[in-house]
Amino acid sequence: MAFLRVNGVVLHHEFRGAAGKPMLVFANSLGTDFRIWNDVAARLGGRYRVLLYDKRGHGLSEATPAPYAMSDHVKDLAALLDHHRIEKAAVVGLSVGGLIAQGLAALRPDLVAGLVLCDTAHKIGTEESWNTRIDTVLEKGIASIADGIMKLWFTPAYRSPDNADFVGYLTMLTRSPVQGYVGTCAAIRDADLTESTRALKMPVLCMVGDQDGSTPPDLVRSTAQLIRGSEFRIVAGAGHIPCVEQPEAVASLIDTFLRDAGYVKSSQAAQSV
Ligand SMILES: O=C(O)CC1=CCC(=O)O1
Repeated sequence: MAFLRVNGVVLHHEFRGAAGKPMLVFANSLGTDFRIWNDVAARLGGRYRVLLYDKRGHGLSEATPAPYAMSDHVKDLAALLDHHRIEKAAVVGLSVGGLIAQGLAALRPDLVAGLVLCDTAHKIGTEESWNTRIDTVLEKGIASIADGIMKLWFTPAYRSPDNADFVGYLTMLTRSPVQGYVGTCAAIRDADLTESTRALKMPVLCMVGDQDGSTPPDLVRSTAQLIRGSEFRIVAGAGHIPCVEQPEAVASLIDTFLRDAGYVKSSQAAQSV
């Protein structure tokens, strides 16, 4: 566990996995922290050097006052990588984390060897839907929307009060800092990455849970169709957060994609963070 001030904000982050192996960076979704990647990172840590971080306003990272811009999140991640002298990484992003990953690939293609875009799109939601959510959270708190959000995140089978993991992720959401949450809602509202994502040149895998209620398969497919040569996969038995519900399938898709893209062999010797 480490803290670092970059770009005017303190970011919480952690390196795991094997030193000297290819870098794999994970970016999490709205209302979650980097622990959503624990089960995937554990499966990949023997073959990759893993960097997990909490974006601003989430987890143990500082919650600067709302609103945020997507460029704030993108520049934070670029600064974190630059600080640690990471010259090349495969970047895995879930939902808003996928928007951050797309933004980083457009701003700093030198840093990004490949992208894994999970349950995300070039544009998520509408101005109206995000403004309604921001107003509701400011007025009534995050707990007031939590039941509805859980239906987007997880399948009916997972959403049982008897499932301790489900209760844990519900708690993760409701304990999110309000400024971080609504600040990031504003960043998503204002982000339309259609043109910059269309221009991406690196290998890209898009994946989505078959029961994702937030960025459904057809939306994620439309993002994959924007990017020449990208791959598209559907993860069975998952909602919006397949890394929690189906970590084995997600880890296997990431590993196979990065091996097929030649990332594992070509960069193995290059990074020793
Ligand atoms: O609405 C949600 O919580 C799902 C979501 C949309 C963007 C994101 O990061 O998560």
